[in-house]
Amino acid sequence: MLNIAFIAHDRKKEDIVNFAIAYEHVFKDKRLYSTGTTGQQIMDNTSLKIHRFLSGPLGGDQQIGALIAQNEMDLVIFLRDPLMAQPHEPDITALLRLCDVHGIPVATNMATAEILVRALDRGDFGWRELVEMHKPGLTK
Ligand SMILES: O=C(CO)COP(=O)(O)O
Repeated sequence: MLNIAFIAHDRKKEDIVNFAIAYEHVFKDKRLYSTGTTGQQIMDNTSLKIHRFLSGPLGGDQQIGALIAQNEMDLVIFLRDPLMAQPHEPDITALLRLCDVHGIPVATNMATAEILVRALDRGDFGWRELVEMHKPGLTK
């Protein structure tokens, strides 16, 4: 089963909730994770079940980063606020860096999120299962 993470900064929370509502049919049979407040708001407005980590500023981005490092995340939807500085900017940079290190599809805006989720719905993420089957050791 594919694993998906939802993360959104405060001024993008409404967008991610609307996105989760629109694609609830795609997300409902996936394993879902989120940072604390984002996941709460999505669960309050959909019937999706989400494993919530800590809120971003308290370490939630790093917790999701740990799953990425273990190759246990297949898609990250991270609606960032590009117009407001965040106190935990280093954590955000670290999470996005890990997506690049491990080749994990990551959307940082709604337009990309839309394209990735449609691809997911079409079955284009089959290659992730191949990656899983041929997973190398975790040590470098
Ligand atoms: O700050 C965040 C991501 O960097 C999101 O955290 P919350 O979902 O707890 O608001």
